[in-house]
Amino acid sequence: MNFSANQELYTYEMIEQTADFLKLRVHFQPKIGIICGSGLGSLAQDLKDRIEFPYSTIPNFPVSTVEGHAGKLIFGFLSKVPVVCMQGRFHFYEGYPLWKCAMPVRVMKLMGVSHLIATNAAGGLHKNYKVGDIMLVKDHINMMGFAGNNPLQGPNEDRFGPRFPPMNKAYDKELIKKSIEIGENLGLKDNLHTGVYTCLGGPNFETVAELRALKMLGCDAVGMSTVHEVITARHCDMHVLAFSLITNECILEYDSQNEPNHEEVMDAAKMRQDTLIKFVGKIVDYIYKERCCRP
Ligand SMILES: O=P(O)(O)O[C@@H]1C[C@H](O)[C@@H](CO)O1
Ligand code: HPA
Repeated sequence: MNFSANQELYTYEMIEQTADFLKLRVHFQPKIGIICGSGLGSLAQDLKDRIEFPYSTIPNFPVSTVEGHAGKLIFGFLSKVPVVCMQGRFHFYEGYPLWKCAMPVRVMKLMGVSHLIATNAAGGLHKNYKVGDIMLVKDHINMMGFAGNNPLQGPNEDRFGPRFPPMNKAYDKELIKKSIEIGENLGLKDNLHTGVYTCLGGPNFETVAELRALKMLGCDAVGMSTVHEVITARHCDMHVLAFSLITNECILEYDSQNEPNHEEVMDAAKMRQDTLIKFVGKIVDYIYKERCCRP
C-alpha cells in the first residue's frame, strides 16, 4: 500500500457523513448487518418494508463490479428484525484497498449495528466438506496480513477502536453454538461444520501447490473476502458470526480433469439459497431476542 496516499483513506468524518445520509432516509435503526457472499444476494430478497440504495447513490461508497454481487445496500425487516444487508461486497481483486472493501462495516457501526453476519462462497479444503455444506467460521488465517496488508493499516482512528486490537476471539463462540443448534433443527446436521477460513487476494483460483500449503497450515475453506471485514468489525467491537457456503471442492490433485469457475460457485449458491434464507432468518431472530434486546 502506498502511504503517500494516506489522504485518500476514509476519515471518521467521511464515514459519519455516509451514515448520516442513510440515517436521514431510513427511519429505523438496524441492529444486525448481513454481508451477502457471491450468489447469496437472495438473503436480502425476503426483507419486508425494504429501502434500497444502489451503492452508486451513497456518498463515499465504492461500487461492486462482480457478477452475483448486485451492489445495493438494503434496509428492512427480516423476521421482524431491523437489519441492513449488503447485497454485494467489495473485494481486493476489484482494485480496492482493504480499508475501502471494509468501509461499509464502519458505516454500519455508526448506524447502530452491533452484530455482523458475514457470508461467503468458498472452496472446501477439508476432506469431509461437500458442495452445499455450510462451514461456520471459528477462526481465520489472514494470509494477506502475512504479506503486510491489513484494513487497519494507516493512522489509527481511536473513535472506532484501539491501535492493536486482539483477534483471538474474533468469532463469537456462543453464536456459533446457537447456529449449529439452529442448523441441526433445520435438518442440516450432516452439512454443517466449524472450521478455519482463509482469504487470498484473488481473482485467480489457487494452484494445487497453494491449496496443499493452505491445507497444511490448517485452513478448511478458502475464499477471497470476509477476513478484512471481520477485522474491521472486531476493531470497532462488533460481534461477528461468519459462515462459508462450500461452493466447490478444492482441487488438490494434479491429475484432476476439473477446473474451478465462478459459474459453479453461483450455481451452488443458488441451489442452497432457500435453506440459507431460513438459516439466517432464525439466527437473526435469535440474536435480536437474546442479544440486542437484552438489558
Ligand atoms: O464474496 P465472496 O467471498 O462470497 O466471493 C467468492 C470469492 C470470489 O469473489 C468469487 C469466486 O467465485 O466467490
Ligand atoms: N477459491 C477461492 N475463492 C473461492 C473459491 C475457491 O475455490 N470458491 C469460491 N470462492
